[in-house]
Amino acid sequence: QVNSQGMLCVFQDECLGQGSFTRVFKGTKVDIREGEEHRTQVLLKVLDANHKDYWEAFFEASSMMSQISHKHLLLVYGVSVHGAKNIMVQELVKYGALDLYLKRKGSVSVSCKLDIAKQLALALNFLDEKNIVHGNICAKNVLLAREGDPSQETSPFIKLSDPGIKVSLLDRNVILDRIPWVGPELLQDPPILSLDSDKWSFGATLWEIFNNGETPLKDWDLEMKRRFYGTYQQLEPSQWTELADMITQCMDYQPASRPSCRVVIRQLNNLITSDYEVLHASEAPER
Ligand SMILES: N#Cc1ccc(Nc2nc(N)cc(-n3ccc(CO)n3)n2)cc1
Repeated sequence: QVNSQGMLCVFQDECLGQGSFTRVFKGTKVDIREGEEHRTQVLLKVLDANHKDYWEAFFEASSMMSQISHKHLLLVYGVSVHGAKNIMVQELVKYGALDLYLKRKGSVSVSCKLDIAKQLALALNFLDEKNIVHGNICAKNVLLAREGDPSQETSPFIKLSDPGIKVSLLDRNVILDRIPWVGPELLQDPPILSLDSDKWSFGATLWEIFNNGETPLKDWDLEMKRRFYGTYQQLEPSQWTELADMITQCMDYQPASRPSCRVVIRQLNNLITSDYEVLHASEAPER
């Protein structure tokens, strides 16, 4: 496929996963500069052909991502519209989606989880300061560029993925199925998408991170999910009270009562410090 910027993309075969109305494939981007061929491994996110009417929203999502740059935001090279296919070309992030990674690893340390949570909070704070709503914060859209390896003293490094089709454009049943990540205010009529909605989703993502990538309300049907919000329920609280409190504060049914990104970052720093103290208490010299 060649697009306007002369970006040539070659598909590899295996499908790596899927989002709402999209499938993702590994691919190679070939740039020709000064007659030289430069090949880069990329991730190709293809909009399902039967959802072609979403292509403007698809295009919008990728242009939103390609207009801003931050170390914890996914790099989007561009969109290649070719024939019936709409393809978003993204940097290939080495370890893929966080939910699958956590499920696979099963034993990521608390300090790594806190580090990942803090990086996600920094990405949200960056978007918040630019008054940009992401609208689809969840562990599946957090990508792991580097593993945390305590023995090598390396910390994990994440990139927040594109939000995909704007949530307010989706059918009500698709929004219902995004419970508990989607803010309750999005199920009102009309749905109110605001920066506060991302804070709710951050809370649900924190829950995923500290539950080893477990899918919250897995296999619940739409009626049960609707009732989860209808009766103001909360996700299963963590034994770690400070963490449980933080998740509940983010998942406040009153959007305006949710903590600001600054408060979230400060609370995460407190958790990191208290985790560090607990972790190293045994090494503390006798006073
Ligand atoms: N085995 C394996 C493996 C799989 C994926 C990657 N990398 C990657 N890079 C991106 N830019 C986006 C994604 N996504 C995966 C699901 C979605 C849906 O949102 N995106 N994966 C690296 C290794």
